Amino acid sequence: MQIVVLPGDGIGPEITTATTGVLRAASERFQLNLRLEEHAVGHASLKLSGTTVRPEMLDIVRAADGLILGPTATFDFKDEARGEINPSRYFRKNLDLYANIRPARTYAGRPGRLGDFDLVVVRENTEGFYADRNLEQGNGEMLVTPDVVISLRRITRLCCERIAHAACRLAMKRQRHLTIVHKANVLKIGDGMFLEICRATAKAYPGLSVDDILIDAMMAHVVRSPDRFDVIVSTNMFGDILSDLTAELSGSLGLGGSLNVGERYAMAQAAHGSAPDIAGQDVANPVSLILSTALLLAWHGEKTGAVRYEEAGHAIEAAVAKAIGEGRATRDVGGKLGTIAAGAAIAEILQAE
Ligand SMILES: NC(=O)C1=CN([C@@H]2O[C@H](COP(=O)(O)OP(=O)(O)OC[C@H]3O[C@@H](n4cnc5c(N)ncnc54)[C@H](O)[C@@H]3O)[C@@H](O)[C@H]2O)C=CC1
Ligand SMILES: CC(C)CC(=O)C(=O)O
Repeated sequence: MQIVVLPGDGIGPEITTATTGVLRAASERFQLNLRLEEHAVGHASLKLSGTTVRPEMLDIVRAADGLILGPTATFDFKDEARGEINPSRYFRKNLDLYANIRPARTYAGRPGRLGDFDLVVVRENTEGFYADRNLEQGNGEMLVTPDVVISLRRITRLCCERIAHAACRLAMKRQRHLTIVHKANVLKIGDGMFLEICRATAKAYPGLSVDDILIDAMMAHVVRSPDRFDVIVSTNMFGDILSDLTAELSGSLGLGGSLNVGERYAMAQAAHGSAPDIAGQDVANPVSLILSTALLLAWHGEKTGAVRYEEAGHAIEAAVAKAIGEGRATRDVGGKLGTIAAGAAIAEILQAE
């Protein structure tokens, strides 16, 4: 399996180093023959080649079997004409990675802030408020006058249908419960359509129970009783915000892994950003990117039928759970290890099993 690795900004290089260590251990144990190909992205790429993402990266990624994208300092990237492209958006859009799968769970020995739970947020990843600045291709922000900005949000039947199916398929493999999160009381047309399509789609999945909750009330419900949720589906921005909350409720934003998936490609990516406040200190939790990578291996296994990749993904998840349970983890989840040592502990557990 050929994997392109783009370390990114801030804590990106640190958590990527820890992650590739775990990947090498998994490759050895499960004989995966992983080939990792590293390239610059974000500020490092801007310095080297005048753009945060070199155009040839797209072909490089398309020719590979998977992509690991570290967090990037997207807030710094304001002007595409100066090469300041948002790498997340670039790959999500150009590879049509329409589903962002963001699991959050607590770990034995380290309960979450509010008791144990195990859920997955399925976030629509290609439209909503984040789609594109170019109105012809989607939506975005428009400066109407120097004092007035209009931010548009695109919701389409196609994107609602495909994210609804992705969420239903996942729920059928889990506890068979789907919660649709929306704001259809205010965004009556857009979220109204999203809600209606999700409900209609779910009817095609026998035994799947469905409910729906308004995004504002959801903030209370998920804090009050996160254990009542299984798979949660939402539009792009709501899913983005909600999944940071569920990661933090599980113990730390640094546990938030995610897989961006389309029909052909997948990109592992931590749910959080480049964390400049802790960058370069060897304190960031690498588990977010390690779990994202475990999802990537499992996805590849499912897609190609090579079961050992799925086994490797599950073994990485189990090794993460063991390391956290034993306190061999970073300080945000109660441990004392640095980023690199926390990754090494997971790699060691993986090799010893
Ligand atoms: N996918 C991406 O590349 C994303 C990039 N960003 C960008 O990241 C930059 C920083 O954004 P912030 O608002 O600071 O959000 P952030 O998600 O980077 O950090 C929020 C808080 O969580 C902590 N945190 C994040 N990851 C952690 C980890 N692995 N271990 C322990 N603690 C962790 C940080 O120290 C900080 O206190 C901005 O430029 C933003 O645009 C933000 C979100 C996603
Ligand atoms: C980096 C941005 C595109 C924000 C985002 O979508 C994310 O946090 O995943």
